[in-house]
Amino acid sequence: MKVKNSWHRPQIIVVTALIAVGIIIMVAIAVVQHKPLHQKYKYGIVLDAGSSHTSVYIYEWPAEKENNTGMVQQKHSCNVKGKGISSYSGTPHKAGESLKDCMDEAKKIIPNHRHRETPVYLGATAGMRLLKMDNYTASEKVLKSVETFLQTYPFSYEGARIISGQEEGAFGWITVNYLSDNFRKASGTMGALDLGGASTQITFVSGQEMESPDNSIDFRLYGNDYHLYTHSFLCYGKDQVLKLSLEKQIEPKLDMTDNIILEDPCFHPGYNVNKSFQSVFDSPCVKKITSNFTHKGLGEWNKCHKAIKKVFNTTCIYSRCSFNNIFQPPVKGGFGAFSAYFFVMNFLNLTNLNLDEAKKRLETYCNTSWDTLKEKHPSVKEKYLAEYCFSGTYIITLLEDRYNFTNKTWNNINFIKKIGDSEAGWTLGYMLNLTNMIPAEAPETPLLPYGGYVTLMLILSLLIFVFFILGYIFFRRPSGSTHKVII
Ligand SMILES: O=P(O)(O)OP(=O)(O)OP(=O)(O)OC[C@H]1O[C@@H](n2cnc3c(O)ncnc32)[C@H](O)[C@@H]1O
Ligand SMILES: [Ca+2]
Repeated sequence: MKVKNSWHRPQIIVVTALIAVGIIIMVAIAVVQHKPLHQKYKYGIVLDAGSSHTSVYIYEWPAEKENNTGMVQQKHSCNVKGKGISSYSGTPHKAGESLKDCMDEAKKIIPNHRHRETPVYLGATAGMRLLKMDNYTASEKVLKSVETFLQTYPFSYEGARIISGQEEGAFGWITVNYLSDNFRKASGTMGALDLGGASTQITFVSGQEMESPDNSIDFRLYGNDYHLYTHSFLCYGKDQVLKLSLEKQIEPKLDMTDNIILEDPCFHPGYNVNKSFQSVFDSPCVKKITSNFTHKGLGEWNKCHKAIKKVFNTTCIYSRCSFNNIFQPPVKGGFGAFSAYFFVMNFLNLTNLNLDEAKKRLETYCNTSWDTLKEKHPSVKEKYLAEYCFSGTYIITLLEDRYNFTNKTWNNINFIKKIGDSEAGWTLGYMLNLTNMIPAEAPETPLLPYGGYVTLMLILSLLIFVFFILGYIFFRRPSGSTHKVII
């Protein structure tokens, strides 16, 4: 006696096979449908019009994930040829045109169908703040020129303005913490140290009461409140502070009748360059000195350290100050130090040393002769090469003596250029803020990602459908017919 299984009936086999093929096709469609969501990118352009140069940054992010932290990344950056836009004060109409190569590049990189919706922001920093103080009309003309030029592109022009020092500090802090995904982690945030050509910023969460309201900024990001300390020191970027230091050293010699020889401990032995007063004392940061001078290097680190200390004013009306009567609570936690902090410390190989080792190495470096250095680094720009001893000493003095980093807390400073593929700086934070891409409250995260959800729902509905069909086949037949007995 043999029991024939009704599952072997050809109709049922065909129906089951069809359903199986159906499931496979539908799951495949769901998966494929899900994939292009990742490939649809949106773009944003920010121009960082710094005192020394302008950079154009292109950011991109998956269109569907605008409010998820860590999603916006730098796709491309372009350095505008020549100096910063503030250097066009005498020929403002040329400021806009200077951006052409980089903006043309942006047009090529961003897909055509995204051009119209891509926002473009230009933020100018300390160079333009100084020009505005020195020559308001010229600064307005320069801004107008870049505005008119940027409007000739098919992007969505969102404005060109001078950002405040507070914004510059706060957005730099947002950038480094966004890129490190610190807003969603319980581990806390890191401070931001930015050293530009004309200004420098320090920003961190201090946890202490703020004695001056100007230095305080509050943010609510992803459901957490952040109470920030921030300050931007105008004239204390690495180019302007060199002018300040030269001014301090030259002042006592001004009543000399013959050629002024400035013997500078922060420049290398053998460095001997005639400098015109117009090339040095050309900014509102320094007095208008009208004497040319011979700039002679001595290469004596200890004296250089002492000379640099003189550029800071140490009067203070608060319980504690960094310098120039600016309140600063004690530094707390880790810090990311970028821009010239990185360029200089990286060139000098000081990024992984402790404070004492860094000072020792710098002392030897400053004492190296100018000829030896030029021979050793033929491809490095002479202006940079001549100034690394000064800039390195300035960085150490600023961080140790004024911000109060100690031997112990020195190692909390990370000298960084990029986090992942994105450069550390204020531009990303600026764009995230203006496009509202960092929500105040954490978005409710669904149990499953969208694609997974679609696939699961499809499989479940197909299974229900299959069971329904099977049930129908089984129960439609009269009882007893399911198993046919063959004798
Ligand atoms: O923030 P502001 O003050 O407006 O200035 P900036 O934005 O133009 O300043 P950067 O951070 O681009 O650069 C800071 C300084 O470092 C200089 N710099 C850039 N690249 C450098 C390198 O490789 N080595 C040494 N110095 C460098 C540059 O000329 C500036 O004086
Ligand atoms: Ca800058």
